[in-house]
Amino acid sequence: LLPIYTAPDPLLKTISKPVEKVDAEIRKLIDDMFETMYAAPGIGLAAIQVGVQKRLLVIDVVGKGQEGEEPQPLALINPEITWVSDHDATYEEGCLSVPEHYADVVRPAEVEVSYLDIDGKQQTLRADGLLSTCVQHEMDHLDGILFLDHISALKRNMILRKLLKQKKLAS
Ligand SMILES: O=C(O)C[C@@H](Cc1ccccc1)[C@H](O)SCc1ccccc1
Ligand SMILES: [Zn+2]
Repeated sequence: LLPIYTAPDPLLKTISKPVEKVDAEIRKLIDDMFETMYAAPGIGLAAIQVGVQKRLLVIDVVGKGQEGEEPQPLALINPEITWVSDHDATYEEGCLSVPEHYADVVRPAEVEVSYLDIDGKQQTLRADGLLSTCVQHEMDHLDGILFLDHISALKRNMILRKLLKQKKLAS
């Protein structure tokens, strides 16, 4: 399992760099990220959250252990949003890098994303519902943006102060 960095941490605010080549090393990282995400548990994980400044993320909004449903693992490399819907959707988001805090975030309800898949092939994905929210949440991570950056400064600072205190107590 890979270590998940938590806020406040300057690393989480950095802009990740495009993946040059989808090689064995990238595929190993993606496997490790899926393992780490399922263990958390989570429905998404961006490489920066495990300290790797590369533009790649893994998602599985179905997840494991759901009775009947098959997991739907998705790895997006160098993803770019190519279209957003006119209407918005609100979701109470969490984040593995902002443990135990949740807040309502408004985002476009549907998005179209162009990306490279695990075989290095260009793909296009149209997402709505939780998948749309999750894709946008993970892609924010690639630009150093946390869901906290979409809520009021008052609430964001309260949460960051609390997380910083917990880090100090833990160290
Ligand atoms: O990026 C992360 O840290 C994983 C996020 C993914 C997420 C994206 C959008 C909305 C909610 C979550 C979560 O921590 S994964 C844990 C989780 C699972 C289901 C619903 C809410 C939170
Ligand atoms: Zn997150």
